[in-house]
Amino acid sequence: MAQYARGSTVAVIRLCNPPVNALSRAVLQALEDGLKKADADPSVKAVMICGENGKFSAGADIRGFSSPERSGGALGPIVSLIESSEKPVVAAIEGVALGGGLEVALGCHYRIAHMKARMGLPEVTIGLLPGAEGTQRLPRLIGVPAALEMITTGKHIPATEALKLGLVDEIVEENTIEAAIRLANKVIGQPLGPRRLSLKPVPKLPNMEAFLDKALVKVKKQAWGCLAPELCFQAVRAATERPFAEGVRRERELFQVLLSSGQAQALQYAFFAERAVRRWATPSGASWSSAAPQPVRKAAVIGLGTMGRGIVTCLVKANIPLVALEQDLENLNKGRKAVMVLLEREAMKMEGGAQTLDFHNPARLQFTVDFDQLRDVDLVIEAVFENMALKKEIFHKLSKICKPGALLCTNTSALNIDEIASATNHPQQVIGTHFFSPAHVMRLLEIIYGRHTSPTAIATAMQLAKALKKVGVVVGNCFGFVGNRMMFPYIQQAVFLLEEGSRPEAVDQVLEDFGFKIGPFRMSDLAGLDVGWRSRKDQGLTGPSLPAGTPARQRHGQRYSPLPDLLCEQGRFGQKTGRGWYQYEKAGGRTATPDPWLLNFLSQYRDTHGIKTRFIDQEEILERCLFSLINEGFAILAEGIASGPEHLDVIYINGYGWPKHRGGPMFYASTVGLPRVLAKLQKYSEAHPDVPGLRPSAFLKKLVAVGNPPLKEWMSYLSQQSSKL
Ligand SMILES: CC(C)(COP(=O)(O)OP(=O)(O)OC[C@H]1O[C@@H](n2cnc3c(N)ncnc32)[C@H](O)[C@@H]1OP(=O)(O)O)[C@@H](O)C(=O)NCCC(=O)NCCSC(=O)C[C@@H](O)CCCCCCCCCCCCC(=O)O
Repeated sequence: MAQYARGSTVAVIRLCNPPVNALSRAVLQALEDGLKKADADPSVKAVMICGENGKFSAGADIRGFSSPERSGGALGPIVSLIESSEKPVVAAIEGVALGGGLEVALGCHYRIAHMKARMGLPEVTIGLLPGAEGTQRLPRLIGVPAALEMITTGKHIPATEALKLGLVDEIVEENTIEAAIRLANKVIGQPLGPRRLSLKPVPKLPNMEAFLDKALVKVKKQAWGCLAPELCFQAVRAATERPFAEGVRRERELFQVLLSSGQAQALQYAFFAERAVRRWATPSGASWSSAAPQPVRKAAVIGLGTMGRGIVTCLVKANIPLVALEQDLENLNKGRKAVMVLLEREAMKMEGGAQTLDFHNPARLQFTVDFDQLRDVDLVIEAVFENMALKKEIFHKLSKICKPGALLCTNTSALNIDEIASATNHPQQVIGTHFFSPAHVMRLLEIIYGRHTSPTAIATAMQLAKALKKVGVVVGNCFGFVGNRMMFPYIQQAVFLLEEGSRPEAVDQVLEDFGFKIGPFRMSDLAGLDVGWRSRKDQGLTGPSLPAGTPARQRHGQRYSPLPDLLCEQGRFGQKTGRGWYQYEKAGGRTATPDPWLLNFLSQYRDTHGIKTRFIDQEEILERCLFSLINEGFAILAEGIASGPEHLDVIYINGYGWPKHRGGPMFYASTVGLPRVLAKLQKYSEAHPDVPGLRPSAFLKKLVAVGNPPLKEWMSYLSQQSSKL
């Protein structure tokens, strides 16, 4: 847990808890024992603390925060113990020093880091604040502005930046441990008072109050309903106003508030969920543990529309040589220009500027209209628009042209992967890769396996997600897959609520107050109402193929709202046309304002269809939208489309703007309590018997019947009982 070794003068304490040397109770105990041993041994003149396996420490053991014996509690006193040592203590930082790991280093009198090391106080990202005196020591060392930035954002900083900030005393390219021992020997006998951060004053700013007031406004704006950033801010403010010991007391109080908040639990669940989904499995028994990815040395993207451009940008950023293909020269040139603009922008954002992205070299990024150029690629991502016939035509061509082992990916948000694969001779190599717009920004990659998709293809797509710095989530093939399938009932409820008497801005407000970055109507205006309209026409739900005599508000015996179709028929496609559910300052405008035309239109629509307008309160808006989405989630789990609730939650957090501090829809359902979710769905379903999305799923009912088990046990009920569902 921590190994103690004594050299001639320097004692070495090595934190040892693979894979990241998290500070569990046992590690902390061993660290304390090592410090006491070194203190008691007169031949030891200095101490060096480092971590096993080239990593200092990723901080307190996060799992410990939800266990009855919390692991982090003893850390603050140990950091104090390090600092008060009469023998110099040097931290040798390799790999990462994060959270409590960095706080340990801040207790040391000297810090030396490898130039590839990263440091940070990311507690805010898991709903906490640095609780081992870090909020009090860091501002004393690097000043309030830099400390506030690190603590309220949780960003990791590279060693070079840490050196500039004064966070470390030295960086080295070679052996950090040897350099730290040399430093420890060098400083033996030097006064330690000036090296004890708790004794230093917080560096003054000429306008501290004004600076803090402005900083608070920024923190609140970025927090988006999340508590931790503001409490982090308050802890740093305490460092500017109070002596060290009082600041520490304040830090502990604030830490307690966060620890007992549901938000910390949700964010920590999200942290582990994101890691859990890497261990993918399919119902047929394929899994991450046995499947190996194949290398992707060269890739191709077909289609340079909005999605294709973003995907090309991702691949270039991941340093994968690439062929970008369009159907004709006009579209190719348009696409090439747009890609270049995106890449220039991305290069500006990256450290080192444009040189870091090699996109002017045709050997790395080639634009073509010639399918023959795809002969030697290892992977193709088709990103043309959502049209089955077109996609099948392309896959048929790819199957003939590409080399036998090439992975054939389709970027689709709903279409049937098996049908697309049927156009090829290699269905085992066909897989869905559903990117989210803008593809070079959004973290989610939904990876959809079809009936014939091989485990190697899934492993390769997961490996690609990692290379693109995305979160890959493996799901099964059904209409809309996981994300959009859960979104359909949510949007449907939002529109039904308008029919019944609500307004777009009222529905959006409720969901934005809940924490969504953008409500359903603003989102629909942003994405373009024509996208769904085209899909509904393809499904025969509206448009010329709709059989004559179909009731306006019913399809296949179920309730249907033609409202979005009627808006499209008026040319109201959303932001792009300057009108949609809202009005905008111009076509392509971004500022949504309520549109009196729409209110009038809704009122006439209700009159036409004999709908009595009623007042709908916030609770009903929230419950009908969220619980119908969650209900679909239970159906998805029961069908084996996703292998656990974590998958659904990771998809929603990373692709649909679900507030991370609420842990994802399924985690949220578990915090609301499944009996309550069920009771509400039953109530709404009774009121709207023609809406299947409100009819409680059999799996949800089952879980309530077995006593509302914790989320991590849900799937076990399914495997035992699925045949009876
Ligand atoms: C470190 C990483 C950057 C590594 O990333 P990489 O991609 O390489 O690898 P993975 O992310 O896949 O990680 C590998 C593996 O390790 C697991 N893991 C990583 N970090 C931790 C961790 N800190 N704890 C536990 N496990 C960890 C990860 O889950 C993977 O395993 P898996 O099986 O899931 O695949 C990256 O991992 C990363 O960013 N890690 C998190 C870093 C972080 O957030 N650190 C901060 C931790 S919180 C902390 O340090 C708090 C401190 O400030 C101390 C607080 C002291 C509290 C004192 C409070 C006193 C007052 C209250 C008293 C209460 C008393 C009472 O109530 O009883």
